[in-house]
Amino acid sequence: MASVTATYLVHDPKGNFKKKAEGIALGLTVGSWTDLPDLQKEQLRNHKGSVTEIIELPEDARVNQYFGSPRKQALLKISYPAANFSPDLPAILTTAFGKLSLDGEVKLIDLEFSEDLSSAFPGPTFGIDGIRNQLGVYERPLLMSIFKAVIGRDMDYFKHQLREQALGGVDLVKDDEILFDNPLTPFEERIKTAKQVLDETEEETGHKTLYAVNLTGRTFELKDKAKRAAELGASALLFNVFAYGLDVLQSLAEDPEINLPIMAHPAVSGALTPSEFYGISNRLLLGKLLRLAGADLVLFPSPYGSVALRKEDAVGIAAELTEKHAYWKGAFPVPSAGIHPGLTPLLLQDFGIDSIINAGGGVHGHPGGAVAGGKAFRDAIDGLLLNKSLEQISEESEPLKAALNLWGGLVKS
Ligand SMILES: CSCCC(=O)C(=O)COP(=O)(O)O
Ligand SMILES: [Mg+2]
Repeated sequence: MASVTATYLVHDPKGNFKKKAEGIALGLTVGSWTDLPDLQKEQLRNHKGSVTEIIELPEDARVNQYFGSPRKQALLKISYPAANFSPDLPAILTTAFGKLSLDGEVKLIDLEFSEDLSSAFPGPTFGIDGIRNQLGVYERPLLMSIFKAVIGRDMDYFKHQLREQALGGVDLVKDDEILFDNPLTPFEERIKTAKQVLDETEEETGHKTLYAVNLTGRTFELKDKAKRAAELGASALLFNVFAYGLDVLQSLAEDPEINLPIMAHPAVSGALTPSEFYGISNRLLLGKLLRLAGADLVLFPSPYGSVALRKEDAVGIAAELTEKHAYWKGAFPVPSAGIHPGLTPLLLQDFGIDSIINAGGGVHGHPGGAVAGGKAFRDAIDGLLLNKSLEQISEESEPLKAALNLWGGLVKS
């Protein structure tokens, strides 16, 4: 039977988890059960939530300290029949974690979709392979950089920054998520200018660079704006999905007239994920749900930059995005925030080749400017893939040496 199975982390002083789990399973589906007459039980049987597993976890001193008294903890698995909801994320999230999200310390860890329900979701349209095909780059992590300090600047500045980043050898350049439509750098102008600049740099160097424009504005205007972006030659869309909703992302991904890779930004997701006791796990929200809703690339805080996630969470997100799946293409993990070339070995070790190294300040803040900033990363990536150490690479790469001296790494000058 088609269903969604939710896994919750719960705490209880007495460890009465069976009662708690039954209460959730019934409360979120048919309500009371044991007191119903047999005929009504029969009618409601296909709608009743069922407890499929209870996994008791070891007691944890930190947890007891948080609550101020001893607590037992467990993972509860509860299955909700698809007969109760339409096959869309708003209905599924409201069923599995609607009212329940407000009911004390309960964290939603995972949602497992039965196979027929999985097939109702699009997954990435382009995915890792589609983006690699656009760039013609297959054997290394991609390099992305971010426009920085563009607010209050005009199109000349935008043009200059874009050209520098592309000449540095980056594969993708994205708008910063805080750049909205504005008179100095309007949406359509950015797309047209970017196309012209990137065509020129490709002509000069042979290296192709994609530009992801920030798709912003009122929800019901987004589709028209995205179609216009596609007509004008944008190569990808950046989207602040958690300011809008996962279903908005899905609608954009499913529209054949838009047909551009979508890069999901994690802005606002930190309001839902960081607590150990409340909210939604990073792995589920930024990994599985973004992939099934159609994100082709997903940004999330790396474990070692300026806005860090726990390593287990960051690696878990990447696993959800890239694991083989019967219906969904893989999406690119983009560990981000405070990334500089000295972190390249860690990024490669933890996220592998099918990931994107993404830096704003780590490219623009290079002492030699953004061209050198891009080259420092590219040299680091290429050298590490030849099994050289950063120190060895920096002996042949002035840009990398300067970056490591500024931000740290393995080299002393
Ligand atoms: C928190 S993940 C998104 C990172 C981001 O939006 C960004 O602008 C990172 O910039 P940085 O200068 O830290 O590379
Ligand atoms: Mg940003």
